[in-house]
Amino acid sequence: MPTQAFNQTIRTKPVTIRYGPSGRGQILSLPTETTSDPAFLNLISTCEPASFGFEGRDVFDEQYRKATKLDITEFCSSFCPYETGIIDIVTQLLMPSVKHEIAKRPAHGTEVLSAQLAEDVRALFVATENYTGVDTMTLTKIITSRSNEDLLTIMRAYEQRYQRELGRVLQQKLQRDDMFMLDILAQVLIEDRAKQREIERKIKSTTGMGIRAELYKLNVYSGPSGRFRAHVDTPRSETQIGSLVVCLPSEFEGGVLSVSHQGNTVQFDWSASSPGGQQPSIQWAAFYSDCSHEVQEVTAGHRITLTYNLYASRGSGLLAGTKHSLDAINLPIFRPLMNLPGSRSFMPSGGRMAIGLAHAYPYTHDTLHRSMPETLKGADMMLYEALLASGLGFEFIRIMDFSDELDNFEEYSDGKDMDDSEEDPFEKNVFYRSGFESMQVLDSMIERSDINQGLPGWTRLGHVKWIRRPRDLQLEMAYLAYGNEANMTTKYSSAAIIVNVPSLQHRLQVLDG
Ligand SMILES: O=C(O)CCC(=O)C(=O)O
Ligand SMILES: [Fe+2]
Repeated sequence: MPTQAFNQTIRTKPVTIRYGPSGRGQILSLPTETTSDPAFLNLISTCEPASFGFEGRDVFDEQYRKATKLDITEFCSSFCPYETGIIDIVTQLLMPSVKHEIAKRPAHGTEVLSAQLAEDVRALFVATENYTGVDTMTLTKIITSRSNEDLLTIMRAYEQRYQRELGRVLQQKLQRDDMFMLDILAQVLIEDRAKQREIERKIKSTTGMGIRAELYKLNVYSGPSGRFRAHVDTPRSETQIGSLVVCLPSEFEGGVLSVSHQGNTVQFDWSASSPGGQQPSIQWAAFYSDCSHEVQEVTAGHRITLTYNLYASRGSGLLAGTKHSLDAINLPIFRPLMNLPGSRSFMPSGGRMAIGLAHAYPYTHDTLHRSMPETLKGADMMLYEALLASGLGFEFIRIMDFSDELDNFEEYSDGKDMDDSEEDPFEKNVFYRSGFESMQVLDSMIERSDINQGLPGWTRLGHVKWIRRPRDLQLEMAYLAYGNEANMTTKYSSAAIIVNVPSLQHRLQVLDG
């Protein structure tokens, strides 16, 4: 239940409500003297009987709902649920299950091994590295009897401890008849990958979600018998996920809002709010569409609420690259970008242009990299949107400069034409990787690799036309480098977009045809 409905009291400035027919409009400021303020009494008498939806029809039945209302065309209110932060709160509270899932995920390498599993890891190592041959008995015993979850932990621990993959080791050492053990391990990895993907999908689909609140009605429940019996709100569209009720400051008794979900009920009693106090306060509650709710009898006074329909929508700063109201062709960068292909002087023989991102992003972070590219900011977001709309082929890359490491090597030459970049060390010594997938760097990878050939997964970038060099650096890896003495080396990378530019001939053909 706690995740199904929320409520809060907040202090606000007075709420102004304008209502009434054209030329005879009234202004009501709440809180006010509810027994004598003509603007208040007039509002009460201006409201019309409120119906409720029953079997697809609007029905009036005072036994079921005794209330009056104003439609949104009949009034304006200065109250804004965004301004008061209510929508932020509701949005954030909507996703506790996802947050919980992220929090539960152990970061690689931080799992604490039970004694049994640690012993398994050691036993597997001894069984495979045995001078007298592979001890298949032990291998079989462990691999066929442990749960998939344990096997996953064992594999990770094995790799961390011995700097090699258990699967690889077995592949090299097992006889054909024993290969079924590899199948078991492969199955464990496949399952784990599927699980990770599912979590990632969930994170992406929900972290990109915001809430849009649409004002629906102003309701008045008056004593002695105003009420609304238990009901579920009629969804106004597929994306409606709930309702928000905001109780304006006025004096009343009773009128408890009671919200139920799967046998659990919470009650919001807003009658005790102090409308006459120094600072007026607003009470609000938000609940999911599948909650049934009821306004209990108002015994005295007038209970005035604004109701909002809550819709799931794209929002919360994860807008880049998704379809929404931003139209890329109106962005200032779009025209120049689209004019480039027609320009005869711009990269006539085609090639690749690279543009460093203008802002900093935590794309090397274990989990935060997942929000790329949706969290791109400012000029980067505009560029990305414009590129999507332009139809040009592009990808995000991160680049690393290996100038320091390569200093000692012979002049780089891979036989490619380096004409207009011969003098550019930046170009010569830069390696890149596609996308923002995180990678783990093991010391053994560094030891084994010839730095001149790059690192596993990193490729020499080669000749690109830099439109703007990257501005930001993110810590990409830290490892022990062995020279005369071992020392810790840190490497930083930068994010960029690389765009494929067709040759001028090709471009003109496209423009013509
Ligand atoms: O005024 C309230 O507290 C709730 C009103 C309600 O449930 C509705 O209008 O559907
Ligand atoms: Fe309702």
